[in-house]
Amino acid sequence: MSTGATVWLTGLPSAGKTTIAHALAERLRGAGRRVEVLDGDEIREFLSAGLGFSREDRHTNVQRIGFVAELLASHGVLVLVPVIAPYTDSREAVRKRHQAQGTGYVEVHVATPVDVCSVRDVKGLYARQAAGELSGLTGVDDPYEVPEDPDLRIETQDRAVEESAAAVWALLAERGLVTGDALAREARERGPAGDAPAATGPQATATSERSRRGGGEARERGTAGDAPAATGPQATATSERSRRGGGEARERGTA
Ligand SMILES: Nc1ncnc2c1ncn2[C@@H]1O[C@H](COP(=O)(O)OS(=O)(=O)O)[C@@H](OP(=O)(O)O)[C@H]1O
Ligand SMILES: Nc1ncnc2c1ncn2[C@@H]1O[C@H](COP(=O)(O)OP(=O)(O)O)[C@@H](O)[C@H]1O
Repeated sequence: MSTGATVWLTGLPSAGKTTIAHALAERLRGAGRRVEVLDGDEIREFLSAGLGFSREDRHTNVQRIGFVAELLASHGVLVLVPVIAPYTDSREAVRKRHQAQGTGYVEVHVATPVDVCSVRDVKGLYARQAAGELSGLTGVDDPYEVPEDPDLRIETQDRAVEESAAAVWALLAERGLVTGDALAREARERGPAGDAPAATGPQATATSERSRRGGGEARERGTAGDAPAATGPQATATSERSRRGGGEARERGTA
């Protein structure tokens, strides 16, 4: 069985979380992986029906999603979670749940600035907030606690969606979460150099020294395979703790 993991895409409304998740999902499915996208809106219709946007309700929502994601990931699924998750303690609780179960977990901060998000305004929420029709909008009049040490930070402004998806793909390759058959199928479809331009551009920004070390070790282990994005400094695997998470999953025999 392939190694599953949860990839949590956190960021403001209209940052690009959902778009990146679906682009990446398509690419991963094309490479033969089992993928689920746990979309925030769908979850709120069913699993979290009745919850609002108070701090407490957002925390409950994020914990429920984290629980389901871990279950799926522990069975070899790559679970993509485009959910705002505005609070650090909520995100850390989900990470810890995964660590406790030895399941891989990757946090991607889709770090599109609020002024760009408010122009995109995919669902008209920023306009409604500005018109006084809505309050408690994340990043405007409700908190968004910026992840201090995400595994990857992506700025999407002026970048193609495929570049953003490629940056996440590169991280997964570095972590050994897409390997073997998937990399070979990807290489066949996109050519041996892949098409991960994000690796060479400034759009996917490495986040920490600790993270950089993690990426280096992954390459030394040979898990970077033929994913060229992993070799650039911009789309670099990041934190030591995540690297351990993925490794433990493999050691447990879930790979
Ligand atoms: N007040 C307020 N603040 C933030 N977001 C709001 C709000 N009201 C509705 N929405 C829409 O709800 C979508 C799902 O939110 P999430 O479940 O991802 O949020 S949370 O993690 O529970 O905070 C979220 O989806 P995305 O735009 O895809 O992020 C918003 O469009
Ligand atoms: N590089 C990029 N990555 C992701 N989305 C982008 C990018 N560039 C532009 N966009 C656009 O930004 C919007 C993001 O919307 P969405 O994915 O629904 O955001 P979120 O799920 O974070 O609320 C989409 O219209 C998408 O086409």
